Amino acid sequence: MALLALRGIGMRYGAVQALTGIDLDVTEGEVLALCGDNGAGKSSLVKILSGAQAPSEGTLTLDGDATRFRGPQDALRRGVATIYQDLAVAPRLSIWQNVFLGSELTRPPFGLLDKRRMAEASRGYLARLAVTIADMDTPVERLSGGQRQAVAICRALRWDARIIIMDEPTAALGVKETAQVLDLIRRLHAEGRTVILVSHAMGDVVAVAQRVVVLKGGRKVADRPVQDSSGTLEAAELAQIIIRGAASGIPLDPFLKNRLI
Ligand SMILES: Nc1ncnc2c1ncn2[C@@H]1O[C@H](COP(=O)(O)OP(=O)(O)OP(=O)(O)O)[C@@H](O)[C@H]1O
Repeated sequence: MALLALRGIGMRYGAVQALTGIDLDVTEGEVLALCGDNGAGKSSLVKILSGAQAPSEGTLTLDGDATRFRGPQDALRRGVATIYQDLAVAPRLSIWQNVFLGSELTRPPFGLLDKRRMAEASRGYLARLAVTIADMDTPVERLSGGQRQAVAICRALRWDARIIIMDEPTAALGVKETAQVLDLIRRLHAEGRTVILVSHAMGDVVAVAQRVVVLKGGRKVADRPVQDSSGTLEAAELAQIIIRGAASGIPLDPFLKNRLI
């Protein structure tokens, strides 16, 4: 049974039909990449999955139960955490404050913040991702881009999120930090978490995802494993699917291939 299942999802903004008839099964423990060109409908779908907006049509099933998220916090409580590239962390706050934002630990009898326990637990979450940072009081704005993503993921782990949606997590990062973030995704996968990766970076997608879903003009035009009996999906082939709208079987355009690999 799919952990999360969408059936006939549609999204309209006035006269704009942003999504039409989206059926999607998300299997527990997979890294699923959501791809598509600008305006394909990825953000609209992420907003629906994250509880930020309700679909105009269709149903969403979580663990077999028909579900309507009342907002992002409701989705988070039910195990779906979304990490937006720019809004992932509060830059001025420390690592532990970010990890425990909205779910702070307190100490009896006066309910004072239990800073030490939160700092220790934050270190523990980071260790699960194989990330070491010396001082948990460090404001997140002083961390590298890869470390910030790690802190944002720790917040999702704090909520014990089963599904972690990452929106363009490597878009603003250099080569080394991108590699770090891909490693974070692999570690989440190894922990059995489900990751939905929204990305324009096709190399990243084929490096970490097991399955790719491509949207075009608000419709799902491809849904296939990265690895199947015919081999591994290449970044250039994925680019062609995104541009043309479906696996065409046409040999790779050499121009595209040279530019994308
Ligand atoms: N709030 C809105 N009001 C009106 N139209 C919208 C709104 N949000 C999105 N759209 C339209 O819906 C379509 C899908 O947009 P969406 O942002 O979901 O695509 P996307 O794949 O995330 O694109 P990008 O990669 O550029 O963010 C586009 O035509 C867009 O202009």
